Amino acid sequence: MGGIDPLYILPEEYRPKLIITDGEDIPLIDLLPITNRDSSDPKALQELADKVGDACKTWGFFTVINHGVPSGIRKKIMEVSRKFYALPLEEKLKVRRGDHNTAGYHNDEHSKDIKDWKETFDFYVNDGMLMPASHEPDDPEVVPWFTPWPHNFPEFRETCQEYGRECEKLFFNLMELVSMSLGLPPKRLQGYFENQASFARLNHYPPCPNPELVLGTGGHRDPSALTVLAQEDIEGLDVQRKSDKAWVRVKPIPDSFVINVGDILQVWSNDLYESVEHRAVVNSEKDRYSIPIFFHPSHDVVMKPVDELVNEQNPAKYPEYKAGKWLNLRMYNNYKKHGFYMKMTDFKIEA
Ligand SMILES: O=C(O)CCC(=O)C(=O)O
Ligand SMILES: [Fe+2]
Repeated sequence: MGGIDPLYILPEEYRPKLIITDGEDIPLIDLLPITNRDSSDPKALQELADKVGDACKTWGFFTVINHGVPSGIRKKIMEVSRKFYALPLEEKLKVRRGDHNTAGYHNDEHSKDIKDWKETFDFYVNDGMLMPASHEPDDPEVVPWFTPWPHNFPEFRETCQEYGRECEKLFFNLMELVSMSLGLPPKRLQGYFENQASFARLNHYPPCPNPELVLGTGGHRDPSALTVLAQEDIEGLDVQRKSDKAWVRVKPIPDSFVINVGDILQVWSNDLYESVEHRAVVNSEKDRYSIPIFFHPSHDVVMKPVDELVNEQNPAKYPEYKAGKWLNLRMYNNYKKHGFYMKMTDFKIEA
């Protein structure tokens, strides 16, 4: 990436300093009772759901082990990600994302209106799913969205697709636990993902000569229901602690996944669980790779607080919004530099 282009340099208040390093970390949750559900009793499942609920409420983030995703496929996707990023730029640009189809390679994301120090490749978990043709609320057109896969690299495509399928099983287990934690039937939210618009992102953060002036991924909240993130042993993910807004560095635990609440779950739970601000820092020596999957409902799902969770005392805090339009709007805004950063709370109904 060469010397530092001013486009990357953050205003003072957003620079990555003031990290809490007192050993505190986000909750660690062992998913064995659900990944091994045939030999678990229902009480163990409910206890697990309660732990997930507590973590969603207090942090909006947690780490999971015994999650059921085979370590082989995870190693393999990290390997093909490295191979992809080692290709010449002109090769990567052949699968550049388009204006209306957000998958593919890009190196111009603006998380908080400032350029991120990273390059990414996005792919759809359910390739070819229907999405709104534009973010405009009155435009009814829907079109299939496809991932532009690199030619002559079948191993890349196959590995990415298999990884998506394996993580999907983990995601559905997590959604069951989340539903139970909210007092809902375990499969209450599952139908919303029938034609899911979920996408995975291979993040590559190259070393930066001035890591204190930039962010790999600027502070943001995820537009998903839940995000499932794999990182390796090079740390870099910071989460904003809800109690005092301090940044806490998430310590990598081998073979674990970091899970976080996204905007959609914030709306479904009517703010009981919140989508929390997080960011990724870079360093001056080592390349860092991470892979989040943003699990997102089908485009035509009407996002609103779940009926069973609202009543006269606790009215809906959000208006209805189509899930596909929300994603389209967020993606459209993330890649432009135009003076504001969009959050779900901007849509809140005034109390
Ligand atoms: O790289 C990381 O650890 C976090 C990336 C992230 O938050 C994102 O891509 O949405
Ligand atoms: Fe994120």
